Amino acid sequence: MKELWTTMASLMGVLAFFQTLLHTVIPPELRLAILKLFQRLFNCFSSYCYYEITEIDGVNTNELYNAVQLYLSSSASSTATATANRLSLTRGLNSSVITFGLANNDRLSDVFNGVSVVWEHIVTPRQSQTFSWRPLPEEKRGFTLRINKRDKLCVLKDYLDFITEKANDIRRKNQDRLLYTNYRGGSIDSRGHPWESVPFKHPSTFETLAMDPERKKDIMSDLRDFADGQAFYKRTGRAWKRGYLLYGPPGTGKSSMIAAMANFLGYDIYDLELTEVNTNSELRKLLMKTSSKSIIVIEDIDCSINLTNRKKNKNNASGGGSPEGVSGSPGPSMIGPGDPENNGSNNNSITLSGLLNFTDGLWSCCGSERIFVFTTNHIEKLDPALLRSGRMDMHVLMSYCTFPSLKILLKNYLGCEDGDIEKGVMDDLAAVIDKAEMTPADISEVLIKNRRDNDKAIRELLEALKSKAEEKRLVRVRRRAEAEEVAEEEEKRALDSPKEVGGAATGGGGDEVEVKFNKDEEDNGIN
Ligand SMILES: Nc1ncnc2c1ncn2[C@@H]1O[C@H](COP(=O)(O)OP(=O)(O)OP(=O)(O)O)[C@@H](O)[C@H]1O
Ligand SMILES: [Mg+2]
Repeated sequence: MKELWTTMASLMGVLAFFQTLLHTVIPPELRLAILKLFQRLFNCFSSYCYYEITEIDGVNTNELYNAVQLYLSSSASSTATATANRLSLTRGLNSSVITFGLANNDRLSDVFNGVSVVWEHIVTPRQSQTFSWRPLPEEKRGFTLRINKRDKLCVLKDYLDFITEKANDIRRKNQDRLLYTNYRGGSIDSRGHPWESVPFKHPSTFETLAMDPERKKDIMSDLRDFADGQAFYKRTGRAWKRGYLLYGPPGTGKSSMIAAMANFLGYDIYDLELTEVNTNSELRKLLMKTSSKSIIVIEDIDCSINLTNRKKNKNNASGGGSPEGVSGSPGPSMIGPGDPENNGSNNNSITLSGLLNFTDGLWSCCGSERIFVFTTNHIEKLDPALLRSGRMDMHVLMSYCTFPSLKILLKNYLGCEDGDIEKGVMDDLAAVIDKAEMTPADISEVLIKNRRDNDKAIRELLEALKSKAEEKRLVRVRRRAEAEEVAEEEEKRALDSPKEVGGAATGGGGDEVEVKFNKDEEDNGIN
C-alpha cells in the first residue's frame, strides 16, 4: 500500500513537472490552438450539438434565457420527484404562484415532437468584472441545450418558438390580472409609467353573467376567435385588435361583462379615465404604454368627451378638418389648446378625432392583441364614426332582465336549478319579467337580501316584479293618453289652419315662407 502511494506521488510529481515544462516551452497561443483542435475533433466525432443560452447577452438580458427558465420550471415541477433532487423556487412580483426552477448545474431531459433533448443549467463564477454600464451578476448563468445532430434542423426553431410561447403563457397565468388606471393624466411616475396598477380580482365570469345564453355564446366564441386569430389578422392585413361597444341602461352588467371578458381571456384591463387626459398627445402616450393582451376600457363614453366636437366643426370647414376616411362624413377637426371653443369652462382639449385615431389610427397598432371596449347608457348620443365597424366591431345591448337571464341569477344567488322551483311560480315569473323591465342589478338586490330563505326570496321577487310591471303599465297608459291628447290637439289645429296653409301656398312652400317671413320681419326691424 505504501509503495502504491509512493508511485502515485512520484507520478504526480512527473506530471506537474511536464505541465510546467509545457507552460514554459509552449506559448499560450499555441496551447489555445491545440485546445481548439481537440474540441473540433471531439465535435466531429460527437453525435450531439450543444447550444448555449446565456443569461446576459453582452449587456442586455437574454429574453430566451428567461423563457427557457420558465418553460423548464413547468417541466421541473411535473417531473420533480422523478429526476431532480434540488429545485429552486421563486415567486415573481404580482404573482401568487410559486414556480420551480432547475437548480444550478442540474440536468433535465425533455421530448419535443418525438425528439429527446437535454437541458443543463450551468452556473460559473464570473471571472473578472469587465467595465459595464450596469452591474453584472457575480455568477454567469446559462442553459446548454443538447440535441442530436440529426434532429437539430427539424426541431430547433420550432422547439424554441414553442418554448417562447409556452413561457409567455406561463408568465400570464402565474401573474395576477392587473387593473390599470391613468389617474394622473398622461404624466409619468418615477419608473416612467403613466399607468397605476392594482391586482384585478373581479369575480365576474361568463358563467355568472346574466344575459341571453345564445348571445353569450356568440360573444365567447368571438373572443376565442380573436385570441387565436394571430395568423388570420396577419393574412388579412388587419391590425390585431377588436372593438366592443356595450350599451344599455345602468345596472344591466356592462362593467361585469368587461370583467368577465378579462377573466375569460386572461387579459389585463386598462381603465382609461378620459376626463383625466388633457391632450390628444397624452392619449397617444397612454396608448403606447399599454401592453399586448389587454382590454382598454372607456366607460360612459358619452359623458367622457364632448362628442359634438366633430359636428360643430362640420360647419366650420375652414377650421382645418382632416380627411377621416369615412365616406360621407367630413374629417374631424383637431381642437388645440388655443382653440376658443376649448377655453373658458372646458380646458380639456382632447377631441373626438384624437379618440378615433386612438382606436383606429396608425397608433392603435403600436402593440397587438388588444380589445377596445366602450360603454354607454345612451348609444344615440354617439357619433356614427365611433360606431362604425373596425372601430366598434361588435355592438352588444345589455338589456333589462329576461327570463333566461333570471334563471342564471336564481342559480347564482339561490343555487336554484331548473326544476327546483315550482312550475306555477316559474310561469308567473316568466309572465311578468319582460313587462317589469327590471335590471339584473335590481333583481340581484332582491335576491341577495333574502338569500338565506329561497321561498321568501322568490316571493319577494315576484311581488317586486308585479308591482314594477303595474307601475310600467300605468306609465304606458298615461303616455298613451298624453299622446292621444296631443294628436287630438294637432287634428284640431289642422282643421283651424286651412287659411294659414292657403296663405303659405300662395308664397310657395310652408317652411320657406316662414323663413322668408321671419327674415322680412328682421329686415324691417333693422330698417
Ligand atoms: N347581467 C348581469 N349579470 C350578473 N350580474 C349583474 C348583471 N348586471 C348587473 N349585475 C349586478 O349588478 C351590479 C352592477 O352591474 P354593472 O356595474 O355591471 O352594471 P353597468 O351596466 O356597468 O351599470 P352602469 O351603466 O351604471 O355602469 C353588478 O355588481 C352585478 O352584481
Ligand atoms: Mg358600469
